[in-house]
Amino acid sequence: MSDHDTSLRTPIVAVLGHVDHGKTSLLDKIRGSAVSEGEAGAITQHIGATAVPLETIADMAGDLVKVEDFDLPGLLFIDTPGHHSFSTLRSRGGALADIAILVVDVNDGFQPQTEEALDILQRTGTPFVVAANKADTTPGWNPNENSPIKPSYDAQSDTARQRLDENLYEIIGQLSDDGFSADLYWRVQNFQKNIGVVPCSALTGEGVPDILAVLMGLSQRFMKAEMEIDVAGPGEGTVLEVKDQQGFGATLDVVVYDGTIHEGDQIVVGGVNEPIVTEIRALLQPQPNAEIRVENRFERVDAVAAAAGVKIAAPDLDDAMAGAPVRVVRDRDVDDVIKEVKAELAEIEVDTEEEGVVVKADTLGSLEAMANALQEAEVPILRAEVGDVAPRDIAVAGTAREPEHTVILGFNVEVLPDAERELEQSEVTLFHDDVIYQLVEDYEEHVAEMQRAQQETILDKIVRPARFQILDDHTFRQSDPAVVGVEIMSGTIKNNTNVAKFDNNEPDRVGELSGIQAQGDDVEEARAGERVSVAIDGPTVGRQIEEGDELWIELPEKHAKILEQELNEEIPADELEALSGYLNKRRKRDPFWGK
Ligand SMILES: Nc1nc2c(ncn2[C@@H]2O[C@H](COP(=O)(O)OP(=O)(O)OP(=O)(O)O)[C@@H](O)[C@H]2O)c(=O)[nH]1
Repeated sequence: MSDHDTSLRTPIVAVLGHVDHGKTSLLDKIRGSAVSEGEAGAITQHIGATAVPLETIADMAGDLVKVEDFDLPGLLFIDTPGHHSFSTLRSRGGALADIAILVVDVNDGFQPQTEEALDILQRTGTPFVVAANKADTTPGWNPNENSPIKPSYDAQSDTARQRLDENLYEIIGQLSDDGFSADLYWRVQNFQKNIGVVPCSALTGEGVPDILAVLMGLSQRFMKAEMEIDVAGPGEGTVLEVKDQQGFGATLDVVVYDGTIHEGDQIVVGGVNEPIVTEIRALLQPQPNAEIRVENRFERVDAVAAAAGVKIAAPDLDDAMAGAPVRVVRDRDVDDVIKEVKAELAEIEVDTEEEGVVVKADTLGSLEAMANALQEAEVPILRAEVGDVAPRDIAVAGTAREPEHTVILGFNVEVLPDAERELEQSEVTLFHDDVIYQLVEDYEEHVAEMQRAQQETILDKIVRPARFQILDDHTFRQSDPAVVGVEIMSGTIKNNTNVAKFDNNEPDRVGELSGIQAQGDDVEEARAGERVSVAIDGPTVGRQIEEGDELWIELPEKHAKILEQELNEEIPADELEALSGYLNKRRKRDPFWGK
């Protein structure tokens, strides 16, 4: 397919960024500008990708890109924008995309998906440029259609420029917080060390020439070696999507990053259970003049060479996984190729444990990203799989021993109808989202909530410490029950608890608290600082208890232990004081009491 006789392939470019920051608009702008450069063959629409040849890039970028400075044939932009698809895009252990554009809305700055995208870029070591998009929305901005950004930036009023600068420095600061040294791209000397930030507008096209220039420059300088491929060799690619296509059944949208794929080739594809071995019936490309991104009109092609996007129609593709490798067998032993595919899949495999949560994700790449995020949050994984939430997942999640693990975390997946019914009847909680951070955060919140509820139940059932004192001249009744006025020094006293007193550090139960009155009304409890009258069944004032005595709510040893060791952060400070006072007294006689 390649019309140039070189063994250097096109670098593959992915566009990432937060929702609505302008990924699609930027891609559309690049494609649109390329087409409006007028020449036939300005771009080629592939399945899932758009190829822009070097000549077209040079036309669009003006002085910034000169054809003679480059020998890479152009750029292949992956069309499905978003970090989600990016994480799908793997090749032999790394990112499939050779280079990326991280789109950040200048006004909105860093958002969760920006962070998530940065994480992936960092982990895969993918070079990238930051498109500080929507610069045209800066108040007072004077647009210069499709202009390189520097002259347009310099021509703005001081106030407009300052406003934009503030936003740009915010973004540069956020990049630096994440460990990336970054600067406005025209100040960057060494693009290997520093990230270039290009102010731009997907609407007016300002800065788009600069983005193309940086992408070409980065690829040419740092990735030329990786672009050298054996064009005629057996094709290798990555599945972007598994799609049912009328007339063809399950088909694969594939990006080919090495070699050539021919119709009739035997291929091995990563499947849900086992690698799938099948034979290509048809290779499909969009019809040249079809509406961009409407892919329902295909033409058959005999072969495609890297880098390219193509739809593969072949039998038995139902179990193929998005993100999985595709390999042409050609004149090799099919078992060797199966081994290779297995080895590659094993690399992506998630470490699971005997106890933990169930994770479902739409692609291998996103499954891996989920697993990384959960590992960071110290959440163990019982099972991790690509695919929609099925009844079996609910059964598996239900076997978790810890209640906090009876959950399914679904990233970008659907819940199958019969699974939905089962979920309603089970203890299993499902979390789903299309932002990994959000998913992990929601789960952590759920666990915290469960722990709070659990502690509250324990606290409800436990006897709580309190210290109080009988006031002078406040004996209202001598005995049966004794009724005296008291002041609560710390903690909260409650009805139906035992009252103790320490004589020479010898604890002595004096009776049971059977009534509390505050200003003549019966109450259930009284807190530190309050003065109330209490009825105590058992003692007689003047014998077991006296005015001025310090009294305690008696704590069972087990309760004291739980309070001290597990709930000390849950109880108020004054209650903690009562607890430590009580423990001190107890431990004077028995140092191991409540330990
Ligand atoms: N003024 C202005 N508006 C823009 C620019 N880029 C994008 N927009 C607008 O911002 C909105 C979101 O743009 P999209 O391109 O759909 O953003 P996206 O990042 O692809 O969004 P998702 O696909 O939903 O993740 C649209 O209304 C665009 O018209 C820009 O440079 N300037």
